[in-house]
Amino acid sequence: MQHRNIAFIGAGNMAGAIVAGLVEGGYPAGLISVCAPSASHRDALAERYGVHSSSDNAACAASADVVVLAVKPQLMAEVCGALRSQVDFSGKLVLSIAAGVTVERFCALLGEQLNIVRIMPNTPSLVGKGMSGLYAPAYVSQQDRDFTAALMESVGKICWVDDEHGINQVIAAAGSAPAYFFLFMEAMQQEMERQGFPADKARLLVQQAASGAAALVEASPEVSLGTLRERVTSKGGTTAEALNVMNEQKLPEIVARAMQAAIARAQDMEQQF
Ligand SMILES: NC(=O)C1=CN([C@@H]2O[C@H](COP(=O)(O)OP(=O)(O)OC[C@H]3O[C@@H](n4cnc5c(N)ncnc54)[C@H](OP(=O)(O)O)[C@@H]3O)[C@@H](O)[C@H]2O)C=CC1
Ligand SMILES: O=C(O)[C@@H]1CCC=N1
Repeated sequence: MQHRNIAFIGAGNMAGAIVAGLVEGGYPAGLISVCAPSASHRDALAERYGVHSSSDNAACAASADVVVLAVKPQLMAEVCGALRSQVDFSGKLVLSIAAGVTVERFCALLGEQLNIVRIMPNTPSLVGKGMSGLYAPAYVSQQDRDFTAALMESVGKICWVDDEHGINQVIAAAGSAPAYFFLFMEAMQQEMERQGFPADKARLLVQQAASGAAALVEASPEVSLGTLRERVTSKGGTTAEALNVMNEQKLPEIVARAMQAAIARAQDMEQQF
């Protein structure tokens, strides 16, 4: 892929996961800067991955070709306001990974016809297993779309969405989703511990079952998820009993409601931030 100078504004969980995935995947660390007010997170990234670390957002952004906005949505207006007064964004590519901050809002914060792509990544980018949704307004060039796609493909898989609301749907299905699976696995581990298993063995059982299930899904693209489920579920057997409890407790409806709540929150944030 093409290599450009990238400044990450924000060095937290998600920026850190992308930086790690990029460098581990061969992106030149010397072309990456991470900026954050306190030294702890950014210096940890600098030490571990060899990227540059700074507390000066404007200086980093000014010398970069690509500026990745990776602060919390509620801080975005303040951070962009300070950047706008010191940095000329014309000629730069701006990438936002924030939930709930729209292209229209970024144009108001950083300048009309801002050259921006919104990305909705997730933390498995850290291990090259990320899933990112991408949205760009029509005027963004093919070259910048291709660069953004290649950047995020280097830490996982990507999916373009045609309209901006699609980013909120990607949040529900992928951005927030690792936390759903972690909650499920946590609950399983806790039950094994309650039954007397040591924590390390309980975790091993759960993590290997989860990663094996995910690997099987990936290896069987022609088989529906329902069929994979049925192949585990012997008539009159143990799995059927477990799934009965989940269905009685309306697990599918709970999942649907949770995803709808994530989308609704993203829409609220669009009004707030
Ligand atoms: N976490 C996730 O799974 C995902 C997060 N996102 C999005 O990523 C963004 C960041 O989230 P996340 O990484 O979880 O948040 P974190 O709280 O982990 O990181 C936020 C980072 O922003 C830095 N920061 C705070 N103020 C400033 C400032 N004035 N200038 C520069 N940097 C600043 C913090 O600095 P310091 O290190 O000093 O605390 C920290 O490094 C959010 O917009 C979120 O919506 C998107 C997809 C998934
Ligand atoms: O919880 C959040 O708002 C962010 C966006 C997706 C994952 N984390």
